[in-house]
Amino acid sequence: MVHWTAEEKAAINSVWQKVNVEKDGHETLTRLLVVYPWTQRYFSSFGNLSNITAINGNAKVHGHGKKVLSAIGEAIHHIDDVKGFLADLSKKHARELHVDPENFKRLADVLVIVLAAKLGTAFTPQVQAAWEKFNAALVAALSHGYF
Ligand code: HEM
Repeated sequence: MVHWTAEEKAAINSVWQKVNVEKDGHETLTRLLVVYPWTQRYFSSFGNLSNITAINGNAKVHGHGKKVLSAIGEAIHHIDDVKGFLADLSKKHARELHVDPENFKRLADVLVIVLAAKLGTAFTPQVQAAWEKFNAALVAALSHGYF
């Protein structure tokens, strides 16, 4: 069980209040697919991902980015039990989607970059530290169903 201080929870919520799940989700998933191109193999049903323009304009990437960030937002609402909350989603990624769990860390890292660019000076070292702790909990929770 992860312990969260009131300051950490406040920092994580302050970040999330500024997030636009549609726009920032789109940017996060686009960056994942461009920066780590081998992640494209999981999204073969999404159609054309052959270059950055195609990825950026792909409606399924857009829709899925929103879905992923919405799930992260829900996990923040369940911050005292992220592992329990994400248990089914973890099993789905492990047993149905066969996603290499290393990729959860990559997505979480890309999201930090999107947030830092968006928040600018508001993304202070303390806020980043709280966010990285949440990321670690998120990645651990999503990886849990693999074992
Ligand atoms: C790190 C945070 C992640 C979260 C919160 C997340 C969340 C989700 C959610 C909510 C769904 C929809 C599940 C459903 O329809 O029941 C989903 C589906 C999926 N996810 Fe993830 N995901 C994450 C990371 C990844 C990564 C890193 C990959 C691959 C590189 C991936 C690949 C997929 C695929 C292929 C689907 C099915 C897409 C479709 O056909 O519609 N996910 N994910």
